[in-house]
Amino acid sequence: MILDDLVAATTKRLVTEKSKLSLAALKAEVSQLPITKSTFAKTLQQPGLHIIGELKQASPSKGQIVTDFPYLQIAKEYALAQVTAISVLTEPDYFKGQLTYLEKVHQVTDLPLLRKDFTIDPYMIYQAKISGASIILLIVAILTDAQLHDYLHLAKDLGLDAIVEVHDAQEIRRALAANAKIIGINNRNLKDFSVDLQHSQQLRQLIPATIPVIAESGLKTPTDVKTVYQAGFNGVLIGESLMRAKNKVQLVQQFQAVI
Ligand SMILES: O=C(O)c1ccccc1NCC(=O)[C@H](O)[C@H](O)COP(=O)(O)O
Repeated sequence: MILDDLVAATTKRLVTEKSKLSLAALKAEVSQLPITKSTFAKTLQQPGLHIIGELKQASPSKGQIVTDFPYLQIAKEYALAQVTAISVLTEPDYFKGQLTYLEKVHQVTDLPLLRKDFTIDPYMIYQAKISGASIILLIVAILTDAQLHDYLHLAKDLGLDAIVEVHDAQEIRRALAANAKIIGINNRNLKDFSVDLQHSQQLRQLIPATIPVIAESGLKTPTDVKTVYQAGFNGVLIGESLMRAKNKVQLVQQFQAVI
């Protein structure tokens, strides 16, 4: 399964990264930063549909999505279009992401930034903080209950929000037991990459209305966005269709216009 490959690649990458900067040194750097509590979970509870625009060049399901990747320009377009947050892929092997993209985007916008990666180690949460993220992604399928619990606490201590990503009812139970404050339901089946909006609509009903929920993956058209909004989702995470759009501001506006 692709998640196993992603975890293996991330484990390998972390060995190199830790050899360049130890966890102790990274923590020392982070300790110099102000801790301002992220308000992203609260923002998602405001009425309306919250759009998270993603910056990514490639993905396992689609391969190379774009060859031209002026990510700072795109981040500015997302800000102009008034997205609620920007998701920045930092995974290099399958998504062609980089941590430096996050750092640079942080320099050009005050919008909340999601470090989109496969968090498997506290080191990555400290990295997210130092690189300007205010949100991290925790994928239930690749974490033990103890890791999920500890990483949620570490994120909170660093003033970060966490989107806890689930794919099925059992993972929802684990996310709720860990006291997740934001849940992301991934519409994409990571075994065969098929997308099923109906499946995620059913899963939405298993989550209390007090917890904001984001629909992730495979949303391409205003109709798709309207479908998940009407099913009670608070936000949408949209990557590929925005990356391929010539006029990204216009497409975000079309998504916003569905409500
Ligand atoms: O997109 C993939 O191929 C993928 C494969 C394995 C793990 C994660 C994957 N995608 C990460 C994402 O969550 C998406 O980048 C995000 O939801 C946006 O999806 P899309 O709008 O379909 O680009």
